[in-house]
Amino acid sequence: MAQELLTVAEMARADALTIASGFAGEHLMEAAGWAVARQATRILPRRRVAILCGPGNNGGDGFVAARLLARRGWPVRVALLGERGQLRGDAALMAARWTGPVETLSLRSLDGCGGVIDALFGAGLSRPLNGIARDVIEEIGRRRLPTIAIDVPSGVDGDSGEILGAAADCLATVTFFRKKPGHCLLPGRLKCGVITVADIGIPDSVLTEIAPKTAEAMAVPPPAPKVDGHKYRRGHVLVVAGGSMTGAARLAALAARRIGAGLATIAAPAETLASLRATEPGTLITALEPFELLLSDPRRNAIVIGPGAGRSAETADRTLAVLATGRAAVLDADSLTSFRDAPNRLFAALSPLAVLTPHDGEYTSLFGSIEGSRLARARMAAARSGAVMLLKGPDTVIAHPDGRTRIVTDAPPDLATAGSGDVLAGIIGGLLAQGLPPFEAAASGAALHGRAGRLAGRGMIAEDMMESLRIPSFFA
Ligand SMILES: NC(=O)C1=CN([C@@H]2O[C@H](COP(=O)(O)OP(=O)(O)OC[C@H]3O[C@@H](n4cnc5c(N)ncnc54)[C@H](OP(=O)(O)O)[C@@H]3O)[C@@H](O)[C@H]2O)[C@@H](O)CC1
Ligand SMILES: [K+]
Repeated sequence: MAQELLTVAEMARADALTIASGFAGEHLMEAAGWAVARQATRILPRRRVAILCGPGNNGGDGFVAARLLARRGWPVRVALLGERGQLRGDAALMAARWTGPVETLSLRSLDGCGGVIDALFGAGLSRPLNGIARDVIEEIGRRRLPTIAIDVPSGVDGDSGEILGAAADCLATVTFFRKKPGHCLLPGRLKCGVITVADIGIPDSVLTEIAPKTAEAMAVPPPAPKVDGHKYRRGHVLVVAGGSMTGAARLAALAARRIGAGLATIAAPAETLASLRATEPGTLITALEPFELLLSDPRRNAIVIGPGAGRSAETADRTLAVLATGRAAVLDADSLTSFRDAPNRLFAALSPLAVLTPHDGEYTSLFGSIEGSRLARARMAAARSGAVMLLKGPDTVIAHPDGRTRIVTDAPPDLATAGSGDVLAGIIGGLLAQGLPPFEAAASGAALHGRAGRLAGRGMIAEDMMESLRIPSFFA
């Protein structure tokens, strides 16, 4: 099951639905503050804690945490941004239940403190931090104070992960019910530290009504081979290679086989066939031309084109021919950049049967600007092109033209190495060949690729991921 991610608006709706069902908002806030206090007792040094409360409900959670910590005998120092009399609703109630002193937020609020609870702004952040709020957040960094963020580090936009003004580098973040996209997207994710998701009484049943479209990408094991099956039932991946960089096609074909495709064929120009045949004996090698003949065998049910294909008019034409077969396809690298001067020619031929896997550079060559979060960009590109979009990066996003999105949260930075993208294209091709729908193949493929990289460990190269896919527990 994919772990849903709720936007700020969806989270407010979850809150409202829960309250409408008879669960009082104050109980949600008590539970939220309790989860924060508990995390503080676990990970903060047992020294005075500065609890920085903002003017909304995030601040209300802070007042609860202050009361519960003080009750346990922890020294706390509570500072408020704004006037106490301006607090509303549950936040005002929780401020009233706090009977200790409340000072006006200033840089001195951090004096004598060995830790911070950041309760300035959460889901209600509406503009960049400025004034004393920003000064204090920056001072936390200068003093290197271990900090726990309530819901999100103040300044991190819950929907986009963008930093509005400033945000502290937190040791931990305690959020509620479900994570938000901003916890998974860069740069916000890097500010959160260890994220815990606390159950505060919102029932899972609210999700039926909210129907969130975004989730974390989950690594789903490929279908188990059938006892009465044969290799063609496990699918046949065709990798269309170019004249140079045949290693890219080899990596893609190997990954497709390792992920469970029954067969993989590399189609390559005549002059490269002999050298390719001297490599992996289990990968089939065939001539690229005549291209129509190559595509005429319907058993080659998933096609990977782009890795090492070369940027050219020929690659563009071959890509269009691949799409015209109506088979599932992965379009990577040169099969994308070959359309840099005429992206609409590509878009006109695309459907959700195609998975496009651009990195930022390839993305720019098709869609122009790289403004906005990776989530927003992937969503826009999927809608514009009509295909499944996998926008590669440290926070890879997969988007379907119908608005569904998945974010990869478990990919190590070691994946930024030569050939890694070819392995990803091969994994997705292998999953497509085994019958997974393109959006699911892309999301699961990216998550499996991340897991393979993590298992390969520091110092890994693309080839090592093949070994990860061999570990018996990999698909467990
Ligand atoms: N949903 C749930 O289920 C639950 C949610 N809970 C908690 O509620 C939190 C959301 O609360 P919230 O909606 O009151 O918003 P919050 O983040 O406190 O800030 C709003 C205030 O800040 C102000 N403001 C904004 N930006 C600013 C800036 N840059 N500089 C200065 N001011 C700025 C803004 O002003 P305005 O934009 O109105 O002018 C408004 O006054 C959520 O994160 C979680 O912790 C839990 O209690 C349990 C259940
Ligand atoms: K916060």
